[in-house]
Amino acid sequence: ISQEENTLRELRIFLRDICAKLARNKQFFMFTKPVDIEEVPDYLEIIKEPMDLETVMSKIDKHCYICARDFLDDIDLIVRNALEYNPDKSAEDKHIRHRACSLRDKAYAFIKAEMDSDFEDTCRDIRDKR
Ligand SMILES: COC(=O)[C@H](Cc1ccco1)c1ccncc1
Repeated sequence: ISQEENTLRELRIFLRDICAKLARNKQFFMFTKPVDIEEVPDYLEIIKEPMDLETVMSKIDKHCYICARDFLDDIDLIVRNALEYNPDKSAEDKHIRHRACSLRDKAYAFIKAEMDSDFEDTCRDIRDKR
């Protein structure tokens, strides 16, 4: 099949590996599934676009991401939501904000360590001409 499809398949394999590593990390358990609206009834009044690692994994399989940047935009959304919903001086809010920042840093570090920048450039070219 087309060279472009080969590239995007390789991107999906790569993103699944990174997403799985993030989801395996016990530190990030609160980011692995959607926030439970029964537990947190006001969540959707404050957070307009919920995101979590399970949803990111299903988006990979639905070919939603054409480059690593698109994937990192959803990771950044998980982080932003956690910072916005948990803004207080309390120890538990500080804790989840710290974990959210750690999730972002780990995701960016995995991409940088394991992704060839030429490969990402190729993916960006595919995205930009679609
Ligand atoms: C991304 O997760 C969250 O924003 C929820 C918000 C939340 C508040 C009460 C229940 O859940 C969270 C979960 C675990 N520990 C802290 C906060």
